[in-house]
Amino acid sequence: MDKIKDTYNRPIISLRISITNRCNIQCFYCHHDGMLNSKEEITSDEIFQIAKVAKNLGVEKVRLSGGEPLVRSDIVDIVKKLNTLNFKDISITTNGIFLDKYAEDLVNVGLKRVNVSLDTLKPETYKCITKKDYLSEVKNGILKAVDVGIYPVKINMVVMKGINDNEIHDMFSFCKDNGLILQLIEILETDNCEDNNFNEKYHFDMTPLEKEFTDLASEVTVRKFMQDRKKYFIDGGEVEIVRPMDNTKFCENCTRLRITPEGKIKPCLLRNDNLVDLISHIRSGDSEKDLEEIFISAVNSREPYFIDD
Ligand SMILES: Nc1nc2c(ncn2[C@@H]2O[C@H](COP(=O)(O)OP(=O)(O)OP(=O)(O)O)[C@@H](O)[C@H]2O)c(=O)[nH]1
Ligand SMILES: C[S@@+](CC[C@H](N)C(=O)[O-])C[C@H]1O[C@@H](n2cnc3c(N)ncnc32)[C@H](O)[C@@H]1O
Ligand code: SF4
Ligand code: SF4
Repeated sequence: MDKIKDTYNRPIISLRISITNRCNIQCFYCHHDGMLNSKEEITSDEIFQIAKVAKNLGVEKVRLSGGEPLVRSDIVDIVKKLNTLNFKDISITTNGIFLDKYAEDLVNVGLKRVNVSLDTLKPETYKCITKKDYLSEVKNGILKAVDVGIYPVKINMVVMKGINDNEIHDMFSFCKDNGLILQLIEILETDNCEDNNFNEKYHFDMTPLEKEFTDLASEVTVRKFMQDRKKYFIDGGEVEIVRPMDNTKFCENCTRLRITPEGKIKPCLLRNDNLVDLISHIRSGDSEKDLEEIFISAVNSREPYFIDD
């Protein structure tokens, strides 16, 4: 079926479901995927129903995020149910701590891809960022994911001035050596960040790095429907740069819609003032047609966050 488009002509290709606000570590920079702090969580059946509405409207891909999605004990059941809807792609973004435990079961029920957050290879820096000591569990989880055949396994590294900006090349080598794709992520300051002057303290300008990568790369590609991101192929490895801040191109090519852990549609990562209630309509037994109408109204309210003046 044709893809549903918003009023800025952006097709909705991907549904990102934040299935929990809970997490087993405390990254100091965490934007919680833009979620508020509610403790409510939609059930696996409700996740299935929401995804079904999206699928009926032409959405192709679904990603589970959070909070930490693998702290939900029904994570395998959630993926199993989603897999019956025939999405092109089911993926998870995780901190990797429980990946060793779940990777095999997840792949067996239909998980296609995984992004694992790993900002550092140094135990002391890991502890400074996350307040916990789980670096070896994360590395084991990553290797297990590769081992059970998940491809690609991507590493999300939020680059922070003075904290891990000196590890970019080591991280690229680690990824190259283990068949992983590196995503270097620009730090975003959001209302959820606890620290003041966040940007001033930690923002790392990746412009010189992009120039260096352009010179080194045998090929550079642009992911048009993935927020116009650039991907560099260097020396047998792959690195992608994710720079959303003040990036009008990024928002112009944004093809994703989010669901909050309590079951609201969230049209933009960086806004909480235009959430659309869906779950109460599911719980009161509204028809699929009515649910589709609500979904469409949320899509119609989408606006690029950063726009050209
Ligand atoms: N501003 C903004 N940033 C986003 C959005 N989606 C993802 N990001 C940023 O991109 C980072 C990586 O997100 P992931 O959940 O791993 O997924 P992804 O990289 O978008 O997806 P794939 O490349 O398909 O694996 C996040 O840390 C966010 O900071 C978005 O819609 N808006
Ligand atoms: C909010 S986490 C949720 C999924 C999972 N807990 C994880 O860490 O992968 C999703 C992604 O957002 C990234 N992230 C969190 N806060 C961020 C911020 N302030 N700026 C940029 N990326 C951020 C994380 O590094 C992670 O890759
Ligand atoms: S693991 Fe993910 S959700 Fe948890 S604090 Fe870190 S970035 Fe946030
Ligand atoms: S409009 Fe921009 S900020 Fe909002 S979700 Fe899309 S890419 Fe992110």
